Amino acid sequence: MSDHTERHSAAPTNGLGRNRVKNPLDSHLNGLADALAPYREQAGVLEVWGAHLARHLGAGGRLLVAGNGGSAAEAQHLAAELVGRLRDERMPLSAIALTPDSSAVTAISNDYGFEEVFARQVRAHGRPGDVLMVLSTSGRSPNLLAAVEAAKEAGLHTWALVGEAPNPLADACDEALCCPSPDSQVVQELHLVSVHVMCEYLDRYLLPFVEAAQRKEMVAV
Ligand SMILES: O=C(CO)[C@@H](O)[C@H](O)[C@H](O)[C@H](O)COP(=O)(O)O
Ligand SMILES: [Zn+2]
Repeated sequence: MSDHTERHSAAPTNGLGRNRVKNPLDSHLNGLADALAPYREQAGVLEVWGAHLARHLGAGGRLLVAGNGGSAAEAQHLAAELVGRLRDERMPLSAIALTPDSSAVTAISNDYGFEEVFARQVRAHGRPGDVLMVLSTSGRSPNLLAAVEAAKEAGLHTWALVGEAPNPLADACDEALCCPSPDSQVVQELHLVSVHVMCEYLDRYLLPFVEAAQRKEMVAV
């Protein structure tokens, strides 16, 4: 057994319950594997969210989505799945990530402070009935908490995709999926799974919702 694969069952923990093996690959995969079963128990909300978005976005509504760092990339990833497509051809859906516009991000941060960077965009783009989704591993980023506050004032639904409960964002939002790992990287990976699964559900529900809405319009004419 090489140094890399040598097992250290009695080694001191790194705080993440990862004291079973020494090398980063096994350590990371063990952390991910440990989180999967408890994640699965909580991930049923993804079908509810996917169906909600199918109905709302299919009728011309909007999703706003925000996060910091790796979660900013995830927010943009989600918006791209919706404005573009996941797999099968479908109508473009309105989803705006609040992170990629460097002019807006720098102007708002410079003029109002970084805490306002998402909140001001929520006030600008959000309409009653829209959804704000925030992604955070800690669940305590002040700019996301401010965005949730602004969204509530503007009549948006607020959803949190976060790390372990309890955390302030999960408490502040209408609904939350708390990914159960003490490791923020594992949480980010479960967030990506969540984004993809939610989009799968959205695609499954979109056509029936759009067809039902069209039938209603025909009856009304
Ligand atoms: O991707 C990573 C760590 O994996 C970092 O960029 C991380 O996203 C940043 O430190 C964020 O600022 C953390 O914010 P949050 O997830 O606690 O809201
Ligand atoms: Zn990361």
